[in-house]
Amino acid sequence: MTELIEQPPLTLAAEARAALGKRNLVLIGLMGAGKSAIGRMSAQALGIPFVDSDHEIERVSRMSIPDLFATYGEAEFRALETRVIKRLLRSGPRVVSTGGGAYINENTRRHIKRGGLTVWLKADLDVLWERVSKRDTRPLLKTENPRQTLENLMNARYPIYAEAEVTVISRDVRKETMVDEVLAAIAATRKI
Ligand SMILES: Nc1ncnc2c1ncn2[C@@H]1O[C@H](COP(=O)(O)OP(=O)(O)OP(=O)(O)O)[C@@H](O)[C@H]1O
Ligand SMILES: O=C(O)C1=C[C@@H](O)[C@@H](O)[C@H](O)C1
Ligand SMILES: [Mg+2]
Repeated sequence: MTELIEQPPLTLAAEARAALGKRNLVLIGLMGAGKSAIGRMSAQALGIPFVDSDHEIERVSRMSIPDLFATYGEAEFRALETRVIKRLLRSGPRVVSTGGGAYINENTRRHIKRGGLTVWLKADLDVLWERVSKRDTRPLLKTENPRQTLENLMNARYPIYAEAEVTVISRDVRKETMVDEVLAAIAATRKI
């Protein structure tokens, strides 16, 4: 007689991990969307390494991002960002949190699309502004009207971020809630 052994249900993290397989999880979105914070916590839940492209760029260049922009300009920064992200994607699975402009660069976007499952953390202007206005370290927001600049970036970038496989609305809820929503969205990609 064969005995039917019931399997316990998989946890959300285990379901998401299974759906991810060997792919990287790549977080994209505007400054302040929570890519670094939610990315780190998601990696912990999934039991895979976490890397942040902005931090990695600062590590390899031994310069801060504002200094890189000031010394070499945005075009050079983007070229370095492409190279760093291409390398970070090489050994998955990992969670790779990207800088806000990474996915907007055509070259970088091509590598990201090849290298992982992309999740867009989409937030509205008030949420982003509330978060980014606390620190003035973002070179692109050093303008006369940084809130308007942020809105302009939203208008220009949101149609491109929308190419991500998965979108999760980033808002003022507990970070743990955001992580659960990211994991649920990843798990759901296997059920479609
Ligand atoms: N759900 C949340 N609730 C409250 N605060 C949050 C939430 N998610 C992120 N934050 C906070 O908002 C700030 C910006 O988040 P974070 O640095 O992760 O954004 P980011 O998308 O990585 O931005 P950047 O592109 O500038 O690196 C941080 O102080 C972070 O702790
Ligand atoms: O939105 C952007 O273009 C940027 C976001 C940050 O993460 C940094 O990568 C840099 O400040 C540029
Ligand atoms: Mg970040």
